[in-house]
Amino acid sequence: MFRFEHVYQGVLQDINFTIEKQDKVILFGPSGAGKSTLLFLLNRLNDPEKGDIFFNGKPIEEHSITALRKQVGLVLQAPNLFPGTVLDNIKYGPSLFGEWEDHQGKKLLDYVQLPSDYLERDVDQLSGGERQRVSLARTLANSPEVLLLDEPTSALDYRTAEEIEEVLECLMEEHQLTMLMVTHNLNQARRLGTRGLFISDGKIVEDGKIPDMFDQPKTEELAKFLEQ
Ligand SMILES: Nc1ncnc2c1ncn2[C@@H]1O[C@H](COP(=O)(O)OP(=O)(O)OP(=O)(O)O)[C@@H](O)[C@H]1O
Repeated sequence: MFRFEHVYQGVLQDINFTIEKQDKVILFGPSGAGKSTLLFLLNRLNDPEKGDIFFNGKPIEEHSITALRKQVGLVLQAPNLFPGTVLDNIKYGPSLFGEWEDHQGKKLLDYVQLPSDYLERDVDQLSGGERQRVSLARTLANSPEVLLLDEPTSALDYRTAEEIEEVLECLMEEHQLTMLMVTHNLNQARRLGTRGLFISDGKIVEDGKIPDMFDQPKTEELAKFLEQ
């Protein structure tokens, strides 16, 4: 689905890996390692300075940006919802393509476990967890193939974070999505991920199965990181 060949961008140095359809990948590593930078390359919020990225077999820059961002949805730590109602937010993407139908609203809120009367709510009145659910619903409205998640629960309290995790787990299963998630929460990584990319100083130090790489790290660098 994604292939990186000798990619350099900012802190990232010679990044090489392939992500297959329906992989559930956790990007983790020390602060400033380049995790968000790497994630942003996947929906062209950044472009490589050097090297090639392929999406579905075609160089990423040959996909139109709108089509790419429809297929590759991004959910951030702090959801940047537009002013207006929940409905305004979730219909925005499909409306751009003339694809919105009103019956979709209830279904999308069902996916993220919010009641349908939330459609008319002003987003200013939502809690942090509800905002993150709306942000997920807005991304799902585009029927993406890939979900990029940049610390999606780190701004939430423990209980709300667990609820969002459950929503994510159901979504991955139901929509057969490919996932790349940045998280500092290694328990969350164990619960949601099947493959880990450990990044340090702009390099992929280990690429392996979860939980094996947490239980038996192959490098001293990962072992030290896990001890912290
Ligand atoms: N827009 C930018 N312009 C210049 N430097 C940047 C920019 N964005 C990030 N950087 C730098 O690139 C490096 C990697 O940042 P990045 O946000 O990718 O790290 P990260 O691994 O996601 O860190 P964290 O876990 O703290 O979010 C950092 O040194 C950061 O200061």
